[in-house]
Amino acid sequence: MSEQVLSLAESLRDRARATLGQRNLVLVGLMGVGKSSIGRPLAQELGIPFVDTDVEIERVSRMTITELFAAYGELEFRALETRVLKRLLEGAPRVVSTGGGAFINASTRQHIKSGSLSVWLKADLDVLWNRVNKHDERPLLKTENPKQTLENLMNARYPIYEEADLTVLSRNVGKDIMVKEILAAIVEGKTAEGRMP
Ligand SMILES: Nc1ncnc2c1ncn2[C@@H]1O[C@H](COP(=O)(O)OP(=O)(O)OP(=O)(O)O)[C@@H](O)[C@H]1O
Ligand SMILES: O=C(O)C1=C[C@@H](O)[C@@H](O)[C@H](O)C1
Ligand SMILES: [Mg+2]
Repeated sequence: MSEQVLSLAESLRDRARATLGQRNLVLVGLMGVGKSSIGRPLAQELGIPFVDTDVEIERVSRMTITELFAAYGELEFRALETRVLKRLLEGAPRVVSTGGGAFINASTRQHIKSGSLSVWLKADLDVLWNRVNKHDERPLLKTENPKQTLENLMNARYPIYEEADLTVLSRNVGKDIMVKEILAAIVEGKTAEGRMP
């Protein structure tokens, strides 16, 4: 990389870091959109810690998400998710990758909105489906027609994810490109559609 390109990348990172300040950067969006896999390199680039609510839930409960759903049901899982996320948000500034349903809970959403910068990673159905159908560990998709279920979730949830401060389109491009686009969105303060948050 030339020195000029390197210094442009550094400047984008530094400006994004300054815009974030002491707030958390919270990634929200549907299953498979890339919250977990983009969150870690994004945190590394910003020089702040990374946490993932699903991973933390599994750590504290010593159960997998699938086991939690099976043993206690979705409602109990949501209650645990809310508690875990509220605690994780206390460690700002961090990059926090959430589970797909976390932002949908009104109380959790309010909590995120009160002291974090939220980014909705958005993707179309085929991108998501091609990613999630390779693994079958997501309990909400254990239905007769999981692609239809995913589409129903999109229809129900997209108007709510839209409340996030920023929107970035997730596509099948390198993770470094996704990281750069998120940094640019933070600096520009614009949604993918060019609307100011
Ligand atoms: N930009 C990308 N290009 C190609 N593949 C990607 C991209 N982002 C994520 N993936 C792949 O998609 C899959 C799902 O990603 P990931 O687990 O990060 O999603 P998630 O949003 O955390 O989902 P969940 O809500 O279920 O935790 C992974 O296999 C990951 O490698
Ligand atoms: O979209 C959802 O509701 C979920 C997404 C995953 O991250 C997990 O939190 C769990 O499988 C539920
Ligand atoms: Mg994840």
